[in-house]
Amino acid sequence: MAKPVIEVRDLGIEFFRSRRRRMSLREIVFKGQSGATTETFWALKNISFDVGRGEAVGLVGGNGSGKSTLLKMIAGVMLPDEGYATVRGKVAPLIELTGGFLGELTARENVYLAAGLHGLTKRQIDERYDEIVDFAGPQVQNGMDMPFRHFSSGMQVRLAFSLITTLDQPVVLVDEVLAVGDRAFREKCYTRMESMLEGGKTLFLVSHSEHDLKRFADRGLYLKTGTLVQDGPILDVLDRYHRDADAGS
Ligand SMILES: Nc1ncnc2c1ncn2[C@@H]1O[C@H](COP(=O)(O)OP(=O)(O)OP(=O)(O)O)[C@@H](O)[C@H]1O
Repeated sequence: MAKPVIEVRDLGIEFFRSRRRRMSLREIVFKGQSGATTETFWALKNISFDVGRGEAVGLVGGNGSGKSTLLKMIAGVMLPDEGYATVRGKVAPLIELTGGFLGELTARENVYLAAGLHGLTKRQIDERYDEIVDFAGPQVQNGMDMPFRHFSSGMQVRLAFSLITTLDQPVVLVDEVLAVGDRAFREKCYTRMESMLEGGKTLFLVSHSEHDLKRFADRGLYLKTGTLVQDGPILDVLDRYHRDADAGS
């Protein structure tokens, strides 16, 4: 049997809460404490699942349930404290609005830097440059020599999506970022995502949009305060998620 493209086993990550607690005047005067606690919590715990080649998985869960953190660990930009997330093949992650671009560099420099970090040679980037910029649209095209920080959030996500999906990596991770693009661009992105799926790519999508999840994902993973509570057909997962939301849990 073919090995899974994404293999996650017993994965967990612990964060500091860095909460400041209220202090009495007595404590401040006599103990001189800053009030910062070192309390920690598990943002994800005991997460295990496999994703096969060509699967489209939607990650569902309320705010703060751990969706973005899980995606970052699959992308390899954050390391777990327990267990592991292994990806067979390269990953194209669109997990932050800026796509990891640097604000002080021009948009053009960022394309070369980011594509280079994903393993493309200068010549390969030269060949794909026009395609990347054309897909991102005329506003982006006209601003390629501007510092990236001057791009609007919509322009940033246009360029990042265009670049990431042009890299042609077998695994594509998309966080909520597409919501920033305007309607016309979102439709263009959806069409591209559909053709990537037809081409056999593996898609991992985080979204609060039921419409998007139903359109792209066959399978759903439901995270609830850092625990994977359901892994099954997307319609069943959405059903349970909505029932929980209606019940206020
Ligand atoms: N670097 C960090 N340090 C401390 N806590 C963090 C860090 N990153 C995330 N968290 C916390 O971990 C939990 C999960 O966050 P995460 O961003 O993964 O949730 P999410 O499901 O993507 O939420 P949303 O739907 O609101 O985007 C939250 O309680 C968040 O505050």
